[in-house]
Amino acid sequence: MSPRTPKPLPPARRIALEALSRCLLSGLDIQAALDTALTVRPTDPRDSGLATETAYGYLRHKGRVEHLLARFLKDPSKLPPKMRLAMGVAAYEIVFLDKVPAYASVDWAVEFAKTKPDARLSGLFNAVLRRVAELGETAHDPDFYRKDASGPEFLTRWYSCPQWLTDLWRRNYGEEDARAYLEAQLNPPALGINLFGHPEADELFAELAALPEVLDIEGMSFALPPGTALEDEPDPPLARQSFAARQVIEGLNPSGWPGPVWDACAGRGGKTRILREKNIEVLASDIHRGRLAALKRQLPEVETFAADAVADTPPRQPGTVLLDLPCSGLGVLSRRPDTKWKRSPRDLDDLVRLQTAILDNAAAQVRPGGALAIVTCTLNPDENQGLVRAFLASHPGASLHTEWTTPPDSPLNEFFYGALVDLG
Ligand SMILES: C[S@@+](CC[C@H](N)C(=O)[O-])C[C@H]1O[C@@H](n2cnc3c(N)ncnc32)[C@H](O)[C@@H]1O
Repeated sequence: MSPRTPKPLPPARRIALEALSRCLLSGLDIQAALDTALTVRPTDPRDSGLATETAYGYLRHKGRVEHLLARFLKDPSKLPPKMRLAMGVAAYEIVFLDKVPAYASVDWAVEFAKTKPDARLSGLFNAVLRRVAELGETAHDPDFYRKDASGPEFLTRWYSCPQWLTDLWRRNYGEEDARAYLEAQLNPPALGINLFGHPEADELFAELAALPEVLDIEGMSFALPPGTALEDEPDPPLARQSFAARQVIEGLNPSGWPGPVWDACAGRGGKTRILREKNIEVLASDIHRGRLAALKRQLPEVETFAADAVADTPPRQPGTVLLDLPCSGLGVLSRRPDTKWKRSPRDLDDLVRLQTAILDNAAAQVRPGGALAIVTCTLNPDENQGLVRAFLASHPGASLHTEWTTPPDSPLNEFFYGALVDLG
């Protein structure tokens, strides 16, 4: 009898595995990896939806899933990385995706294992994933993860976070706030939508404002509950916009900033858009030309130029420099859950050095009486309060005007820090 040819992977799993492998094994951002995997072949919207949900959900819960698998595998590190990933994704589905029956997840993973050179692994996949399925509700019981664990080890397992990060948060923010941050990063972020520039903004505003599920409104920005999905990506001039990012800018009262504003790390223009909505004059630059091109598509009237904020001078002298700094992103893990598996404590020091150099150059460009508006999306005091305190210590004329942080109990699941510094 000839051996049966293994069944091909169902499309949603093929896309999720391709994207996760590029993200975790080759370093691509998860959204870029998914976009690439989804554009290679035409995909049914239900499959792309399931692939996206699986990829993000797996990244959020990877630590918890790996702990489960380690209970049933002698040495998980002996599995080839792609096999380990496939077993993890199937286990994630079994534990977290109610709409997928466990036998379907075991089935595709076993068939996948059969396509690999060491086809004996399919027996191992079958045995381990069946044991995971047998756990049922136990897989959601915190006590299961407490077994043989110290307090910090338990947090690492349950909240699916590397221990250096749980330690950093407990040490700096205390037990209660650290738990709030750990809980938030396990969930999706709130959906933020901004209407600025839309020809039918007034009608859309009235429609959105009437929705009972709206969490918050600020100017032309709306926050909808975490996990709210959009049928299609909004086209310009409608834009997705982190509502927590909007709050930090509002917290620094941009209408009072001396103008014009140089948005020196403008990226795709998320913050530029908020300033333009308030009719503030902005010069926007970034080191990344592709991002600036995207900004120009969204906000064609804004003056843009490529510039390295560590060294370059803008074409006109600004009254304020907005520095939405490159940072470790530890405050937006709900939106970019791959970050927690890619960052290391060493990156944090390198980032503080880069941020310090950007602040120093920006301060030298501002006209007398001007200001720096500093923003990060991280939960690391060295990149937030520590960075600003060190800047104030080395610039005797400068003083702290306002400081703002997202409250730990925010329903948005994203955390930003901001400071407005008067340069004197
Ligand atoms: C947090 S993101 C900015 C997000 C953007 N302001 C928004 O609201 O959409 C940080 C930006 O800093 C840029 N960046 C990193 N290093 C830089 C440098 N040396 N000079 C200028 N921009 C830099 C990155 O390309 C990235 O777009």
